[in-house]
Amino acid sequence: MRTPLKIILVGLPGSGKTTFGKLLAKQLNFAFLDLDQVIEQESGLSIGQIFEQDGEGRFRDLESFYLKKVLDGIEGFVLSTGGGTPCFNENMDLINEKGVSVYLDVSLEEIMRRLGNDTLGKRPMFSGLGQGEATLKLKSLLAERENYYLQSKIKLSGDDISTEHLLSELMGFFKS
Ligand SMILES: Nc1ncnc2c1ncn2[C@@H]1O[C@H](COP(=O)(O)OP(=O)(O)OP(=O)(O)O)[C@@H](O)[C@H]1O
Ligand SMILES: O=C(O)C1=C[C@@H](O)[C@@H](O)[C@H](O)C1
Ligand SMILES: [Mg+2]
Repeated sequence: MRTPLKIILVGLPGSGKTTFGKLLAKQLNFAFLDLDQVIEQESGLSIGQIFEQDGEGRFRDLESFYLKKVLDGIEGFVLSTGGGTPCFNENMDLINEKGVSVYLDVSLEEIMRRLGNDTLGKRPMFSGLGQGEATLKLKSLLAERENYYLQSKIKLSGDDISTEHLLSELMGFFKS
């Protein structure tokens, strides 16, 4: 396929969306956008504050609103979504209608290795959980979310592969 002008990265927290997205955007000379950051900048609140003050439902509404805004805006970007973005409202349909989605498929074991409990515990979805509970939570999130992630146009297996190799694998899809 030709290089798409709107590339949307999906996957679990810690799957490497930010790391890979920045490199991909640099390679293509595109803007790099992070949906969580867009929500924080536009609302003036941190993701944690939104969850605490108004609950997850309000966060999901804001997430869908700003997702649509980004997808309807400028062309030439790589968008890193939140881990839950594809799984709420009609977000995944919208993503696939407006751009090309790429799923970074990374095993739970690898994600736990990368993030560890300190980092996971700081996230609203995992706050207050110990190592064992966080692992179980991540496992149940993957079970709930995988069907959405698998609706992506392109799937890249992210275990044991450097970001540079992931980049050359993806660029292989964009040759023609
Ligand atoms: N290909 C890779 N191999 C090994 N480690 C990686 C790879 N890609 C990212 N990492 C590491 O994994 C951690 C999570 O990566 P990153 O922040 O890019 O994930 P993310 O999907 O953006 O997470 P979040 O959804 O929380 O924003 C970081 O410490 C990063 O350095
Ligand atoms: O996995 C999730 O549901 C989330 C991931 C984060 O990026 C944020 O979008 C938020 O904390 C929810
Ligand atoms: Mg990220």
